[in-house]
Amino acid sequence: MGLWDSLLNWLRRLNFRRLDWRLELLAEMELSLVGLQNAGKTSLVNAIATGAYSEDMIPTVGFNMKKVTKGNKQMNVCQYVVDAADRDSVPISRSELHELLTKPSLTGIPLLVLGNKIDKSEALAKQALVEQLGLDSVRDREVCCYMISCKDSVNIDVVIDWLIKHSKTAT
Ligand SMILES: Nc1nc2c(ncn2[C@@H]2O[C@H](COP(=O)(O)OP(=O)(O)OP(=O)(O)O)[C@@H](O)[C@H]2O)c(=O)[nH]1
Ligand SMILES: [Mg+2]
Repeated sequence: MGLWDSLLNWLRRLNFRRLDWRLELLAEMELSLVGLQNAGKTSLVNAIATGAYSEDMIPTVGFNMKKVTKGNKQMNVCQYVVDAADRDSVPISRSELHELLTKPSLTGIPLLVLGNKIDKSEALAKQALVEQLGLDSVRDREVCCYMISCKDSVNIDVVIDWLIKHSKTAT
């Protein structure tokens, strides 16, 4: 086999591994993705799965917190998506998040907070979002916050890396 073939094979293997990770992440995300309506949860799944983005999304029916916390598969990360541009909804998002964190099934589970829609000019800056969500008061687990845009594909790679890192350690 020539050098070129080896190189191609190597690239292919890399791609497959990336795809494996993505599929694994998606299976896990179904269990671990939480956030208020319209936050961009489905858009995030799409961004991670295919990189595609669409303006006209159909609201997801039948996905709620109960499903997330009652599944018999123990999840090992909790991703919380917030619409950083919808400032009025942030206080509600804050109380829902803190309520979620009291669930015994989530004790000690690392929390990834994603401030979405930073492509919008009215989006909060990271520091303001962290403050308004009261993330500093969460001390019983690892907390990480990234500002993302599903629309412009900003920081999606960072999210994927975080998820890969955390989904490998806990199972
Ligand atoms: N500008 C902008 N709009 C976004 C972004 N991500 C999602 N949206 C839009 O926000 C709306 C809601 O997105 P969804 O992905 O359906 O949100 P969701 O959290 O799945 O909503 P539900 O399923 O109803 O709970 C859609 O119109 C998306 O196009 C983003 O990064 N930037
Ligand atoms: Mg949805």
